[in-house]
Amino acid sequence: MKIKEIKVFVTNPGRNFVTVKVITEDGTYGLGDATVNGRELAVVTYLEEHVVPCLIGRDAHSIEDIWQYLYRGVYWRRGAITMASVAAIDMALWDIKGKVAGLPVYQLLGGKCRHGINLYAHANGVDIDDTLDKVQECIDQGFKAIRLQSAIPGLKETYGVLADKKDYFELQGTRPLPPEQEWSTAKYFKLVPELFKKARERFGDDIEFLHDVHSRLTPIESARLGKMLEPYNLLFLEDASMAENQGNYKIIRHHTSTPLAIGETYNTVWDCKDLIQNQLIDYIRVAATHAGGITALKKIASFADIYNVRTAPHGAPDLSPICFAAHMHLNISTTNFGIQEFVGFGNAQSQTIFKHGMRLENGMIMLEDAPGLGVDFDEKEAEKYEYKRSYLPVSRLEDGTLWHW
Ligand SMILES: O=NC(=O)[C@@H](O)[C@H](O)[C@H](O)CO
Ligand SMILES: [Co+2]
Repeated sequence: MKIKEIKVFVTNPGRNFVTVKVITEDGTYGLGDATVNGRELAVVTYLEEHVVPCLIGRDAHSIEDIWQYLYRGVYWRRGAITMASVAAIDMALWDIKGKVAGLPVYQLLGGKCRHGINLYAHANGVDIDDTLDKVQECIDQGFKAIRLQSAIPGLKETYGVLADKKDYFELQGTRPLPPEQEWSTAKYFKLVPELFKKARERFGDDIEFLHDVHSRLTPIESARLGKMLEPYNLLFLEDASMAENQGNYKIIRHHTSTPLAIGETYNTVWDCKDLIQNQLIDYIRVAATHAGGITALKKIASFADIYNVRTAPHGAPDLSPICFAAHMHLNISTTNFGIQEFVGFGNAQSQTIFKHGMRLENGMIMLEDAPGLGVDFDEKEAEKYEYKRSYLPVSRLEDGTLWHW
């Protein structure tokens, strides 16, 4: 089944998405997500200029060989741009294989281990009370696990929340330059333990709470925060410290029993191998788009299973519904799946472009049995929303030092 054509699309229905369409000689096509927030065109060029020419004429069924060809076959391995390109091709080939077999991709990955996929939703507030009101909204929508993020008194903006009550996610597609947000670890420490104390007082113990530090603390600060949060029994504390130094987590792990999660910025198993095999984390959060696709995530999950590490795939709005669908097929067929981040299926415009049958039911995703990944891409609709350069924010300490966003 030869690959005849590969098309790459960039569309901005409120934020940029990069979509790959692999078309075989008999017209069967598969879709993949190649979105790297703020660097989208780098991936487009990598694909069109350096990947597509090598794949035309190859057998679309040879998923493993093509993965190795794109990974080992390039001297400059790893990195967000390279691995998003490998990932998008990989997702598209799994999509094709499912369509040819007439089976949903999860059936090719071993079939269902569970009837539905547990999610965690986001509660982002401008202060503690607003955040707790957002938690109540999530509970009313049926979510059993909720990530709490609050603006920090005294700081203009911070991760996940903008002072004008708009969640930064909604503004993601309209940032011609990186907005500069403030950070103060001292102010953050005054807020977070209080946030979870109040949350437990108001909602009790039966709801799962999570929190994302977004890599802003040094290891000993993360250790301190982890200890302070132990009474509130978080499902996990995410990105407690910067991801590049896996050694950071030896320090954190030594001091706290708060479960730790990391991985949304990782591109290969090598980025997290030591964390997993030394059991320094409890959840690995790699995303199909950023860590090499379904083939790679399946291998990372199997490796993690040996060390009691569960998966909690990244599910931010900068991943398209194609990536989200790939996660659903992985999550439903992976024994050590833990939980899936969910921030909705995108705005109304993006839902005219990415069409799928995934259903949200009582805080879970129920997968229908469409062959392949079960998502379609409307090229005509996509053309209506031109690419617009847009960036993620950057973070500075109050003295101006550039910090981890
Ligand atoms: O856990 N989720 C996250 O940290 C995300 O919301 C990231 O900030 C965005 O994907 C960056 O584009
Ligand atoms: Co995160």
